[in-house]
Amino acid sequence: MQKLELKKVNKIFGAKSNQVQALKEVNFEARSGEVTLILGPSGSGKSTLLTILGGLQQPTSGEVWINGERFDGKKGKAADAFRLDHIGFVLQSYSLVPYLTVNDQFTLVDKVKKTGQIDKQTFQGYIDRLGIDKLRHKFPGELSGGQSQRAAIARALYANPDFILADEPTAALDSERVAEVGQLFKDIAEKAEKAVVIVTHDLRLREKADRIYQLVDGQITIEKS
Ligand SMILES: Nc1ncnc2c1ncn2[C@@H]1O[C@H](COP(=O)(O)OP(=O)(O)OP(=O)(O)O)[C@@H](O)[C@H]1O
Repeated sequence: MQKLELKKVNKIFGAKSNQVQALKEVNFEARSGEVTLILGPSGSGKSTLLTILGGLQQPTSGEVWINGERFDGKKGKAADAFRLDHIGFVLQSYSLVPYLTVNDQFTLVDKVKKTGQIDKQTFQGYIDRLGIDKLRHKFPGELSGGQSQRAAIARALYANPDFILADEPTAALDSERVAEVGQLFKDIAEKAEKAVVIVTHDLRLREKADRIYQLVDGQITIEKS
C-alpha cells in the first residue's frame, strides 16, 4: 500500500504583524486505492496543504512522509527526482505549455521521466473518458477552460504517478463532466491502485470520496474515513 502523510504540519507566511498561519497542526493521510477529498472554503489553506504534500513548498514545522520515507527534508535534485517518480499534479492554473499541442504536453513527460510510463492502451482509455481525443493537435490557446482542465488531468495521468494531487480539478466543468471526471478519479484509485487527493469546494465530488477531510482556517478535521 502507498501512503502519503502529514504529521503536525504548520505553515506560516509573512513576518510579525503580517503573519498568516495557513495550516495549524495538520495531521493527514491518503492511501492508494482511495479518493481523499479535502473540502474547505476559499482561503482555508487547501492549496497550501496540497503543495506541501507534493513537495512544491516546505512546511514551517512538521513532517511529510511518502511510503514511510521522509519527504520534507529532501532538497534540489533529490526532491525533483522523488517527486517525478511519485507525484502527479493537476494545478488550478492547468500549467499547460502554451507553444505545445495537447499531444506534445504528454510526450514532454517522456523527456524527463524515462521509466515507469503508462501503457498506451490504458492512456487512450483515459483520453476517451476525458473526451479530449479530438483535441490532441490543438494548442492550449485554442481550448476552453474545461478542455484545458481535462488535458491537465490527462497529462498528470500520463506520467503514471502513485499519487495524484488535484487542486480544484472540476472548477471549469459542467455537472455531467464533473460526474464523469469524478468517476474516472475513483476508477484510477480503485483499479490502478493510485492514491487520489482532491482539494475542492465542489460538493458534487463527495459521493466519489472514500475519505473526507474538512479544512477551516487552516485546521483540519476528518469527516469520513
Ligand atoms: N505565498 C503566500 N504568501 C502569503 N500568504 C499566503 C501565501 N499563500 C497562501 N497564503 C495565505 O494563506 C491562506 C491560505 O491560502 P490557500 O491558497 O492555501 O487557501 P485555499 O483554501 O486554497 O483558497 P482558494 O480556494 O481560494 O484557492 C490565505 O490566507 C492566503 O492568503
